[in-house]
Amino acid sequence: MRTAYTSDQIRAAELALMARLPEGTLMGRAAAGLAAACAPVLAERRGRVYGSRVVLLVGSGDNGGDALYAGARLARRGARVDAILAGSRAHQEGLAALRAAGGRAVEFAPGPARELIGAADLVLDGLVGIGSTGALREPYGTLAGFTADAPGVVIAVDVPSGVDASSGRVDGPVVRAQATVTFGAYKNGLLVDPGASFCGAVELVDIGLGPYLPDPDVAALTGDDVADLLPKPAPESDKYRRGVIGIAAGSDTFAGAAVLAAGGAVRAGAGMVRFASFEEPVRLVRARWPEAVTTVLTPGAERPLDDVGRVQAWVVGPGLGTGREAHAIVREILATDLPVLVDADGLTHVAADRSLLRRSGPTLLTPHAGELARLLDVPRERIEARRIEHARRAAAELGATVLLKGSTTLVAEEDRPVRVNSTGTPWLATGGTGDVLSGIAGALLAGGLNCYDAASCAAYLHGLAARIAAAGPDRAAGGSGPGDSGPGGEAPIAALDVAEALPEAVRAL
Ligand SMILES: NC(=O)C1=CN([C@@H]2O[C@H](COP(=O)(O)OP(=O)(O)OC[C@H]3O[C@@H](n4cnc5c(N)ncnc54)[C@H](OP(=O)(O)O)[C@@H]3O)[C@@H](O)[C@H]2O)[C@@H](O)CC1
Ligand SMILES: Nc1ncnc2c1ncn2[C@@H]1O[C@H](COP(=O)(O)OP(=O)(O)O)[C@@H](O)[C@H]1O
Ligand SMILES: [K+]
Repeated sequence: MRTAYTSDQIRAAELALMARLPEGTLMGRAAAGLAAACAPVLAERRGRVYGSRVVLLVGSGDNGGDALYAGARLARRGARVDAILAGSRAHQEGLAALRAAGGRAVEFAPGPARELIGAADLVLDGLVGIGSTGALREPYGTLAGFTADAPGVVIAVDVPSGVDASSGRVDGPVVRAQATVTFGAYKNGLLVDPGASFCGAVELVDIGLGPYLPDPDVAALTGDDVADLLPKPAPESDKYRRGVIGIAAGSDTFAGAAVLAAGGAVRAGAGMVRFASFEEPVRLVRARWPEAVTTVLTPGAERPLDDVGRVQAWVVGPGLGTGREAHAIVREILATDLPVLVDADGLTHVAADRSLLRRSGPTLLTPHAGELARLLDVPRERIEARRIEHARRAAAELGATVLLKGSTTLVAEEDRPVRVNSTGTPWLATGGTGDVLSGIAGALLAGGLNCYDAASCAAYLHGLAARIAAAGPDRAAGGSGPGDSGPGGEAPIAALDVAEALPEAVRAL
């Protein structure tokens, strides 16, 4: 499990640790780790550190102090190091160390700053770290802008300046780093978008904070965690014990969603898929997934699901429609005490009538930002800017587990760390992939996982399967770390390709 924390949590842990150590120890450890991470970058560009050019962007706080001390270390190894001092003050001991090592420091001025950055092999962003508040002020914003055109490598110190460490919010100018060297522990904003997309590869430097950290605010499952959680068949298994998932999806207008949701469930290892819907989606599902047991629902029936047979969990909503008949199906499923995943059109019914969510069984809602906007009556942009906050709020207000889809997917449940998943690829941004996700999560619910684990394992497998599908059969992609989510070397995928790649994703765990 990778864990992450808010700025306040990190600061409290640092204070507790610092109280037991001589002054400056932690910054010393941070700067040593930072310089160690920079040296190979310079060696790769220049053959060695000696003679390379490094520019430090230095703010007024300790983040600038880290950059100055790391710069001093690189200067001692023969790099030409120039610090651009952007704040009203700079870390005095750090500055003295840099000068003593032969580095130089100048106050910010636009022309010279642009020139220095333009000639640097490496730019270290030490403008602000966890002490940042609000959008970057001037001249920090201008400097962040200059880094966008930097020909050298940009490495962020602790957090890319402009990314809010606690929330991942980006509100104005921001440094886009190729790598981020972070100290003590991951910060939420390094794992959650939009912040995560500015971090590049994240390297964690141990400064001894571990024993002082509280329960995490955010957590990310690793492949090993998912492998441990996934239900596996045993000799005594049969299809019923492995879990029967009921899926109510599709309509005569949106029949394809049914095939995709059913495909996600079949390929994610459901013991059995019972599919119940209108005539056209049932016909399509039968044709594509003969292993599903299908039922055509009687329009207008008082209890439309009576003939479906027993299931251990339900998925309701993808492509189901927003009309009266669909409403009756959603209502009847939510009236059971089984685990129910509500997606897509199902969410529209729930947004119009929240009382549907007053139920005895567990509920998993799987909105994208637009759907969550309707559920919470909050503008979509606000949700996208503050994803952790809104996923949490939805879980609390709606009394459900909430999986918020997006480039990084969040799973929120009351009193638990928000789980973040970044195994996906931007190629997932194509119609129907969300329907596949609902089928996967449904199969895991039916297999006995609780909503929180089913949702986070499903997001992990869905993202990994998409990468594998996009990379092609000969290049199974395993990368799943933050900042490791670019589409390089990958090709377009269709939603059904994601379902088909699920077995490979499970094998790759
Ligand atoms: N604590 C520890 O043990 C360790 C901490 N470590 C390091 O310290 C970092 C935290 O240092 P920190 O607390 O000094 O805050 P930091 O992020 O440098 O910035 C604060 C200053 O920036 C300014 N400012 C704020 N917002 C701004 C904005 N939007 N736009 C422009 N300016 C803004 C504001 O200054 P002002 O404007 O008031 O002059 C404020 O005072 C942490 O990320 C890690 O790198 C490591 O060495 C390991 C040990
Ligand atoms: N840029 C992106 N990077 C990674 N994953 C993405 C990106 N955009 C969308 N996704 C994922 O693709 C899926 C889209 O689901 P959804 O929005 O419900 O679309 P649909 O309704 O067409 O199926 C979600 O799992 C989401 O997390
Ligand atoms: K920074």
